[in-house]
Amino acid sequence: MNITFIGGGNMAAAIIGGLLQQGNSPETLAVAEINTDRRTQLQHQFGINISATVADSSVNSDIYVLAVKPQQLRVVVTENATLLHNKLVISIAAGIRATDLSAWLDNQSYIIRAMPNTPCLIGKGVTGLYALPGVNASQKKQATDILGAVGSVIWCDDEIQLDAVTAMSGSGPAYVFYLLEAMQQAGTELGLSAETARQLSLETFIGASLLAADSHESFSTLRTRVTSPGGTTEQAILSLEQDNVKHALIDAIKAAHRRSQEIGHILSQS
Ligand SMILES: NC(=O)C1=CN([C@@H]2O[C@H](COP(=O)(O)OP(=O)(O)OC[C@H]3O[C@@H](n4cnc5c(N)ncnc54)[C@H](OP(=O)(O)O)[C@@H]3O)[C@@H](O)[C@H]2O)C=CC1
Ligand SMILES: O=C(O)[C@@H]1CCC=N1
Repeated sequence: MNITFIGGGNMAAAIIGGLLQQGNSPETLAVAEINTDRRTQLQHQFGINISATVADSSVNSDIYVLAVKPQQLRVVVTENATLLHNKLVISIAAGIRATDLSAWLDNQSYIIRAMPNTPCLIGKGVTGLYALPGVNASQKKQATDILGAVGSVIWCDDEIQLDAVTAMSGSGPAYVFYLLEAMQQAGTELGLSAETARQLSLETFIGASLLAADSHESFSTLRTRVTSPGGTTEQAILSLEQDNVKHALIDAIKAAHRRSQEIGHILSQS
């Protein structure tokens, strides 16, 4: 299965890196990337087929992954509409509605909207997927195979859920890095070296996440186990509660959700 990525930025690179790591052959992957420096970088990094435009690509693909910024998507697809007709088109753009994308392609392509995340780069991504009616089971399987090669996949029945997936797991790695930054800073302020604070933060996240993944218990039960009455964690949780940190995080995810919907709305009309 030959796959062409249109746009070779951060997210395309994460998926391509993951696909190559999973043993996909470089000859089966192509990128059309407008930026010259980025093309050179991708060529060195991956050794796959790179061109400036889709039309210049030497690879015949049945599957196109749209990985440009949401604001760039409409122009890119309308310019390449003929090439994309009758093809499976997987858009990873935040907010852009599958129905709009389909209309920009004269309703002559098979559309899947996907929301992956950057841990795809190491095969640990998670992707939400939604297919427009008309996409057949074998095309859904192809999408599952591509995104499944770089992590786990979750199919959604209703496109509206993709905005929630975007706010949760699409943007989610940034929330984790933000918390890691805070933990590392606390460590250094308490006298640890930056390197030790980095390792302690990271290992704690990895260990706690694996523990939660391995457990059938709720996150709050697992948290209670760490929180000895009268102990240290209790003071930390009390401080977090006093500062409304949980609500701040929930609000942040809702802000991302609103922005995903807003991008879809604005670009639907442009
Ligand atoms: N980053 C993330 O964690 C995630 C991103 N996404 C989605 O993935 C998409 C890409 O995001 P990301 O990789 O971060 O963005 P980037 O800006 O890193 O990548 C987009 C790339 O496409 C290039 N490009 C622009 N126009 C064209 C064109 N006409 N033909 C070919 N290439 C073009 C851009 O060049 P130039 O910069 O010169 O314009 C840029 O190199 C977005 O729609 C985003 O919503 C989805 C999930 C997670
Ligand atoms: O911030 C963004 O818009 C993109 C989509 C999800 C993660 N990054």
